[in-house]
Amino acid sequence: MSALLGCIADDFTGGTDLAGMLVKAGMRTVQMIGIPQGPIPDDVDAVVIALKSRTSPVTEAIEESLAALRWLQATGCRQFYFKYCSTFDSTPQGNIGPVAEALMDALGTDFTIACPAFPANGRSVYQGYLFVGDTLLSESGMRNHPLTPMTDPSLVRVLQQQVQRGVGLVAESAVMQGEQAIARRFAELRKNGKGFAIVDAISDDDLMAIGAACADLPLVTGGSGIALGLPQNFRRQGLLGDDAQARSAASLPPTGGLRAVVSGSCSIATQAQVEAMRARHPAFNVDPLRLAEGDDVVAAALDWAKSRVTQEPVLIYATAAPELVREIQARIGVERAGSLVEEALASIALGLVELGVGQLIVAGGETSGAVVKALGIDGLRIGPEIDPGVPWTAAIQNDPAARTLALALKSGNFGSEDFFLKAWDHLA
Ligand SMILES: Nc1ncnc2c1ncn2[C@@H]1O[C@H](COP(=O)(O)OP(=O)(O)O)[C@@H](O)[C@H]1O
Ligand SMILES: O=C(O)[C@@H](O)C(=O)COP(=O)(O)O
Repeated sequence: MSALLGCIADDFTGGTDLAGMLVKAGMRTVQMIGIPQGPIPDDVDAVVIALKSRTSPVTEAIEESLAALRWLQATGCRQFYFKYCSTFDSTPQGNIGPVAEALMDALGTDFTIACPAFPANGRSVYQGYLFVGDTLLSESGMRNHPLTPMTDPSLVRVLQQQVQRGVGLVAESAVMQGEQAIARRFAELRKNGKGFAIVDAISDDDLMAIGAACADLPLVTGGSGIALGLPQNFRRQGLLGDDAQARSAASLPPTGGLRAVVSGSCSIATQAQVEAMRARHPAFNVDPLRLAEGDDVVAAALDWAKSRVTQEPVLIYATAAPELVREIQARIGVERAGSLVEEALASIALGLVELGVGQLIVAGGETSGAVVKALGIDGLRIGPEIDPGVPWTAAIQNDPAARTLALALKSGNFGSEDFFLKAWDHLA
């Protein structure tokens, strides 16, 4: 049987977050890195194609997303999912809105939802305003994000700036009444010519009701939370079996090898995780200004790591506080700082694997994208969850000579303070 749900994620950590959620909700899921070039496992209910399109130029993001959609359509998927960040990471140019509209056009549909809520990770939407924990998005650490600073918490306003179609709201007062009330509100918005509904959600019960109301939408857009409510639709139609099968798939073969963390995320959660790891294990700082001067920081980092990584887990990080990031960006430019750090960390990750690292944590969405591409990984099998939204995965590599590699791609703002210390305990 072919996959039921075809997903396009705008970054790699987001892809594993979504794939992990689908596995938890009972769908056998594989995450592919970019559009698959070869065959994919045939015993899957959902396919997540992870792109690195969150911050790429709009036209590129659209082109890649449409190519991914065509691939998913060709494999026979019945419903499609566009996954973006639970903090709605984007700029006034996009890429969330323009990509969603291009997917709608390609699927011939005039209506979809946009719901980044992920209550288990503190992302809730109320009256169309996005909260991170008890703080409005615009007052959270996201206001200082190096690439996509989020300074407006109103999702209706933010999305409306990015799209041609009208954006409306399905408020919590309707969501809490359940599937039928939500579906009625969808119909009302549609009648009023709206193409998008921002949907409030403050609990997993809300996500389940929203999922049920989306059963007939060709396209759903959101964070990973909304995925919780979709498998039940396929189950109701008799298309999806017992979820025990999927849950048992969330175990990985034993992986050995040395342990390392590579961090390019400057998010608040990562900053605390870096501090916690620095207090216990050796750590090497990658300085973007040295990279800009042309110093061979990659060689220095690997030379530093060589003797230490055989003894204990090591951390190599560019993570810095917002004031320092701003200073660096002012000196060498936002994009240049981002790409220099990403390229350096990707080369370092490759070097670490060559040194024998077999269990690697990467922090940061853009950073993970760069690392996974450098490692030449084709796909990821989803394993046990470390913290909500972050599972261990096993790299699928078409190269038969490649060694088994366990990877955890950690979204910047996910995970507890001791994430880098405790993650290893979840591996066999
Ligand atoms: N010290 C630094 N100064 C400037 N930019 C940095 C620094 N450290 C990391 N970056 C860049 O910031 C961006 C962080 O994005 P990302 O990896 O997606 O993390 P997150 O998941 O926290 O958003 C990357 O492009 C990274 O290269
Ligand atoms: O939805 C989320 O928050 C994550 O899955 C995600 O996409 C995070 O992106 P990064 O913070 O860039 O890792």
